[in-house]
Amino acid sequence: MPYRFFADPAATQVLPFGHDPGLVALSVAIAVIASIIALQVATLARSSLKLSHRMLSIGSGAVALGGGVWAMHFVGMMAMEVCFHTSYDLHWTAASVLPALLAAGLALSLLSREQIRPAQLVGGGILVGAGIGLMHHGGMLSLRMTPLLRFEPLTFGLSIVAAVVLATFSLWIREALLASGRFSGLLTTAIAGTLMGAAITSMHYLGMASVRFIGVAETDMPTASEGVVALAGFVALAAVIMGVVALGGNTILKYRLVVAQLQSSEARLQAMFDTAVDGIVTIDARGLIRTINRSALKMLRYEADQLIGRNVSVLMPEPYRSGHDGYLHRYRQGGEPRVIGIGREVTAQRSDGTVLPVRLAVGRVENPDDDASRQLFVGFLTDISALKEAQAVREHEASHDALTGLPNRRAFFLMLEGALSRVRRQGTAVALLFIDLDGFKAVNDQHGHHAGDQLLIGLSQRMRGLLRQTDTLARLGGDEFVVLLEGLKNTPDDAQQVAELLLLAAGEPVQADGATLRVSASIGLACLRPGCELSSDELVKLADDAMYRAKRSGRNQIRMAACENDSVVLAGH
Ligand SMILES: Nc1nc2c(ncn2[C@@H]2O[C@H](COP(=O)(O)OP(=O)(O)OP(=O)(O)O)[C@@H](O)[C@H]2O)c(=O)[nH]1
Repeated sequence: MPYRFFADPAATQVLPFGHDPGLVALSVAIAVIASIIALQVATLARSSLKLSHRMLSIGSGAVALGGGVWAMHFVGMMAMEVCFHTSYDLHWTAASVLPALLAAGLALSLLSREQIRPAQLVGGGILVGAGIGLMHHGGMLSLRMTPLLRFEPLTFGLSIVAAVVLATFSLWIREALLASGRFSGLLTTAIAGTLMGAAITSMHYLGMASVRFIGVAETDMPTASEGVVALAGFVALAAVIMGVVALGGNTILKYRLVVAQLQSSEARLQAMFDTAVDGIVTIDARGLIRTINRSALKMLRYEADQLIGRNVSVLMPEPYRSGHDGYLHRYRQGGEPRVIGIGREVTAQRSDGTVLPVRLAVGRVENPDDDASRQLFVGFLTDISALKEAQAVREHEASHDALTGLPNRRAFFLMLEGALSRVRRQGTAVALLFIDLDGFKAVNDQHGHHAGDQLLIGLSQRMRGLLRQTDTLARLGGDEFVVLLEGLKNTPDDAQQVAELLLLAAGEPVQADGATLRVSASIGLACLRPGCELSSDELVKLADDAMYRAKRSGRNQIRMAACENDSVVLAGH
């Protein structure tokens, strides 16, 4: 009789066959376990950075999955209950492992990708389905028996379609579950693995549905074979052990990789910590210093062992030091730290008690267990004393005269504005003296510019020495000075007295560059009493005009302008 693949529909000698439920259940269990292990290995392979590690994971996972699929199929065959004697051709049986391994390898390499494109999914499904189908039918061909083996065409065709659909489903299901975000990673793997195992088992039993045995039933069949059950158990155990070994190996590999990555990231952090120009301090929730880098130690003039384990408040001057513990306590009671992520300028205290301005930024180290008592904070300190000094110098230069160090025109007018608003608010009087030196040009001409400078410095120091701390002496430019007197009890008499003192002082000689330098001063005096509305410019102009009258009257004298009850009275005409 020529070999025919499909059964003749008219054949009447189709022999019935069934399956042992226990062994069927065992075959399902093998497929499910192998699938779960394979998915877990694919997850590990996915996170492997090195290609060699990835290949190793995929290879070992393919052996576990392929072995599992094959074992499932083998046990499925053992589960078959027929009414004729069967045996298996060893070579065909062994050869049927190959397509299983190839299909599993392909499945694993797809599953270990970050994303599977639809075309890859369908292509992969066809190839994996074909691989498993090939294994199944290769396994069937290893069957040795008297009846003929035939397939029912429609069920056979359906089983092929089902194999491809189920293989595609197996490749897709985990991705779909992960995307739904419904389950944790492990639960997703367990559910997807169970469904994948069920799909693999279904491929086998759907394939079996198309099988037809044509022949004569044999009568001397043993009822049950303990040997079959033992062999099935052995194959199942071997498959599971293979899977567990693959998973264990991959987990160890992953663990070693994670440890190596952790060590290298720690080394990187340590290098950054050690070489950072900024100071870096880590403190715990109790405020105790856990780590401190070299820059911070240098900045704060401490040795590491003097600070590790001590409260960070030791680095703060009072009153911040006393307030710090309370602040941390409130934070531990559930309060929100106010300083996190905000850069602030604060004052730090060195070991010798001196202080320095620093810029402080505090970060919270993310704590996986969300336990506030195990919280760590990291503070970044930048020494800004040089910056502050430069800023102070710039501010001083902008408001002071470079030669005499006195407030300049700009600063004087700001002070005058303040004084005038105090006149309006507090009802006190102010007096303004406008001083211009007489004969200063001649000093420059005779003794040189440097000597002239020395005279300006000497006279400004002398005048400053005669004034109260609250009075203002400013240089407007050249040989022009102004004096602002506040809080005078008797204006203009008190102001007149001060002007006379300054007039005498200006006339006193100054020694400079080996010469005795002598000038005099012309002073204009303007007083502003409450109720007299004058702007700062107007008041200065009054005093300036009075000074010119002093010049015109022969120099070395004082002339007065006064403003009383809104009517300006110019004295000294
Ligand atoms: N050494 C020196 N001289 C200056 C400075 N600023 C201005 N001068 C000079 O000071 C002189 C001021 O001129 P005047 O006020 O006309 O000279 P004066 O001889 O005092 O004349 P009167 O005010 O009319 O008495 C000018 O020669 C300027 O060049 C300075 O910072 N240093």
